[in-house]
Amino acid sequence: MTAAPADPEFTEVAPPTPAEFRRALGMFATGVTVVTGLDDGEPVGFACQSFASVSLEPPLILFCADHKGRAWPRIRKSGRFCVNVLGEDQVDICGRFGSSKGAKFAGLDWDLSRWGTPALRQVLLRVHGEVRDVHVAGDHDVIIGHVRELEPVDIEQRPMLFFRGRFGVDQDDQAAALGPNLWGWGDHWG
Ligand SMILES: Cc1cc2nc3c(=O)[nH]c(=O)nc-3n(C[C@H](O)[C@H](O)[C@H](O)COP(=O)(O)OP(=O)(O)OC[C@H]3O[C@@H](n4cnc5c(N)ncnc54)[C@H](O)[C@@H]3O)c2cc1C
Ligand SMILES: NC(=O)c1ccc[n+]([C@@H]2O[C@H](COP(=O)([O-])OP(=O)(O)OC[C@H]3O[C@@H](n4cnc5c(N)ncnc54)[C@H](O)[C@@H]3O)[C@@H](O)[C@H]2O)c1
Repeated sequence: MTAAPADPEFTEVAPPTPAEFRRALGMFATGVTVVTGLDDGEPVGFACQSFASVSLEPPLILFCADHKGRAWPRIRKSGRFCVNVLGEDQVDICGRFGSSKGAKFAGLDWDLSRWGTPALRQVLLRVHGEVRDVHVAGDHDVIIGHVRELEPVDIEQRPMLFFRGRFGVDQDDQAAALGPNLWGWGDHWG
């Protein structure tokens, strides 16, 4: 259902292109996680910023997974996941799990959690859970997870932040380049 605009002068505007969508939504700063699972004894995982708390009673979280990704179908099959919340210094981990290039776990030290999922080291927090519901939304699945255990790890460190497609919020160079043109900042946008 589409609500009728109240303003009689209202005129339609073109919907955002994918590039505009990413530029705009990139202004909503988030933390970064790596969602992991174990499928047939093999660890899988992907970098994920679309993580949020949903409900206290029962304890539920959500994350969104692109239909094109190869880790999520395997995590879904196993039914269990671990959300590893990254610290500020774990840029290499984010790069490893946020790219299709290279084997994500090759040469990486990790532990098997007591839930049977891959636990990454030196993270801020691990959220252990089970897949409860999966909702198809456009080109992603929205996964509702039932939290079974919260495991604080290295809680003194600062969090990894993802803002405007880059890490951290100290991006004076980009802010200065922004000027009055919403779509004009930074090299990142090509
Ligand atoms: C900061 C950050 C936040 C992110 N947040 C999210 C998020 O919230 N949700 C989300 O879904 N993704 C997110 N991503 C993207 C996601 O982490 C990457 O796409 C990651 O590579 C997915 O891993 P995967 O193992 O699931 O899929 P991959 O196997 O890495 O596949 C990713 C893409 O590459 C293609 N591909 C892989 N291998 C080949 C091959 N050999 N030949 C042809 N094509 C291939 C796949 O078809 C797919 O389109 C984020 C990335 C970053 C950096
Ligand atoms: N939710 C996601 O699936 C998601 C989020 C961030 C990055 N990524 C992917 O990781 C790769 C590296 O990202 P980047 O550094 O260029 O980030 P980016 O500059 O594209 O990200 C800016 C913002 O756009 C949104 N976004 C980006 N890709 C999206 C997607 N496929 N679906 C829904 N929202 C999306 C997110 O809100 C993100 O904060 C790209 O392929 C990007 O598509 C995916």
